[in-house]
Amino acid sequence: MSLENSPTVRAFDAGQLPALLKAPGEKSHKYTRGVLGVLTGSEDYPGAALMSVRAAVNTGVGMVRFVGTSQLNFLINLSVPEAVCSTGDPLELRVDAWALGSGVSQGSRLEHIRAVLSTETAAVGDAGAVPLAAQLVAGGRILMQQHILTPHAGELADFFTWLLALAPNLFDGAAPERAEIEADPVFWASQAAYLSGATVLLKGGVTHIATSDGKLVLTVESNSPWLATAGSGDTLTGIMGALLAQHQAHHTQPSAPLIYAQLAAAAVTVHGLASDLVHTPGTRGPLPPTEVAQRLPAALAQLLSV
Ligand SMILES: NC(=O)C1=CN([C@@H]2O[C@H](COP(=O)(O)OP(=O)(O)OC[C@H]3O[C@@H](n4cnc5c(N)ncnc54)[C@H](OP(=O)(O)O)[C@@H]3O)[C@@H](O)[C@H]2O)[C@@H](O)CC1
Ligand SMILES: Nc1ncnc2c1ncn2[C@@H]1O[C@H](COP(=O)(O)OP(=O)(O)O)[C@@H](O)[C@H]1O
Repeated sequence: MSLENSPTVRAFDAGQLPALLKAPGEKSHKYTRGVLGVLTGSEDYPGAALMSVRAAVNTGVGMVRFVGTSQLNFLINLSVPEAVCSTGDPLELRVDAWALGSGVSQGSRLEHIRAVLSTETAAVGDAGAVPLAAQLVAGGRILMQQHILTPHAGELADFFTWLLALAPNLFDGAAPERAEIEADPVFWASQAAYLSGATVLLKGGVTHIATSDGKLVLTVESNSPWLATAGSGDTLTGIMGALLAQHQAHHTQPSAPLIYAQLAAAAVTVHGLASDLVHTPGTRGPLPPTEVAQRLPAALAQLLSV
């Protein structure tokens, strides 16, 4: 099984950003502004939790509910006191969307992510969530357009390796190497979307976002290459989770596949705009992810004032 026709490829139109972002109104309260559940970070990678949660809070969601171990929760409470922390079963929490997987590579947190990805609740699935998505798809589960997977090329290669190891009949061909994915990102992102049913955002210098039916790929290519640094992806997970939760809080039914691809592209664009605000206009230089996250409120304010 594979996608027969090449997808249409289109650059994301940043003019659509104001319509995709939700500013609060007089009657808003935190629960109408979107509640984002966050299941990122681990004892090995606590920084990924801190960066994704900080980014989500600074993107302006109504509430971040972080699910961690007591050690991770302690760190989050110290560094991002806005986030509400808990241990226990994530399925018992009322959230509009999830941010999953950054900095989670093993252990019981993966089982929690698997449980969340098995529901229809909207979710951004990064890093450790990507092979889990492949395992679920190989087991017969179809993901949905409101599930947004965000692999880099290495993680997308792992996705296909898992998929074809567990369900060789799902795809007509061999699992690609990382270099093959980098050579044809449109093809591989759209195949992954078509096979999984999820929206697939392939990270890189140019971001390629395939709609869940595999028919369209949106591109974003304006971001500074200085974003190529560890922790940028964790930050993007938080931004995207926040935009997704805000959207879902206003929509009880899943929106069209294009909307989720546009939300993902909006997150990449907001990330780029915040990074542009780190330096004097017209100049470029190092972009430590925590510095970028600090500019998110200014970036959002700029976009919402248009
Ligand atoms: N403070 C924190 O908590 C932070 C936590 N973080 C978290 O860390 C986790 C791991 O991140 P990661 O994406 O790099 O995954 P990892 O499995 O290591 O590699 C996967 C791919 O990379 C490649 N590769 C590796 N080394 C290479 C090299 N030297 N030169 C070239 N290629 C190399 C390798 O390719 P291969 O060579 O195997 O083909 C493979 O495809 C992730 O969950 C993230 O959220 C970070 O965001 C930062 C801060
Ligand atoms: N050359 C580049 N130009 C612009 N952005 C880039 C470039 N390379 C990587 N990025 C961005 O940096 C981030 C890297 O994500 P990822 O590899 O998952 O990092 P990590 O897991 O270490 O946080 C992504 O948001 C990606 O789009």
